[in-house]
Amino acid sequence: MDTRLPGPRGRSERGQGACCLRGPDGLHQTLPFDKLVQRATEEKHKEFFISEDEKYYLRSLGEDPRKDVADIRKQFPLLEEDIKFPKFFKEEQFFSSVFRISSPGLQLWTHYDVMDNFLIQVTGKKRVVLFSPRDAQYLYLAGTKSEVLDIDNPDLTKYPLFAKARRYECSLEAGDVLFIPALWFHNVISEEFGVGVNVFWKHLPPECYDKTDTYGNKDPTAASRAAQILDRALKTLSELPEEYRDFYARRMVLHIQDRAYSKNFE
Ligand SMILES: O=C(O)CCC(=O)C(=O)O
Ligand SMILES: [Fe+2]
Repeated sequence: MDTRLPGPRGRSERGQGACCLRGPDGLHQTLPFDKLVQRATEEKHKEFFISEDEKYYLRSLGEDPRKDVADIRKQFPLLEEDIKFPKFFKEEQFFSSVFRISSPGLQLWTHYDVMDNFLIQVTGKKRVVLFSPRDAQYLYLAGTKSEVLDIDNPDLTKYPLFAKARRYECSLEAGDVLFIPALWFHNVISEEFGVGVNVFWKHLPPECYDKTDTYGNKDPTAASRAAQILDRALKTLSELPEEYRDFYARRMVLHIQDRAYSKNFE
């Protein structure tokens, strides 16, 4: 599974009108678009790849998924006329627009994206749980996603700090638009077969973003560079015996808190 993608992976291949699916075994399968939609509407399938209750998810990608970002207006030109994005940002801030189709019961793990986002629900009901970026310390992050998968019944022995995370919950129905600010964590359950679109846009100056990012979830380049430098600092600290390493590491944490934490959030 491509760890940069929240949830199961689906790829639209415009030329063939087919969707490419990657199962947990890493194998690729393709389905014509209409079949994918059909299967996504079903709770139980007569035809399936792995199990009769498997779930389907389309997350559209760009023409060349490694280089191009998704733009529903380009990959699904028939829909272009139907789509009007709310005018909350300038044309040049536009990053991508992603077509999302999901089976009932499909849940996407808690993750953050680095762009501001309008999640637009076209049909179906969806529950969205949000967590503030300030609660990152309680979410057991691995990259951009949380290790706590079952947020409704979390294993608090394994993830005790999760109990401190404050959840904001909302329900999206056809016609609803949710603003998900950059860095806000979100966990999404499709309660019904759902069709939606989301639009990501840049609110930082364009040079802050990673140019190789096609999903809107690679950290700003300054953040990635700082993380690399920190890794080097940690390697250097490990040259010291434990007692000294601990002492200097704690001093470095205090230094970071003093110099880099925002005073506005205290
Ligand atoms: O609603 C979905 O299927 C996923 C939403 C999401 O992760 C996003 O818009 O960034
Ligand atoms: Fe997301």
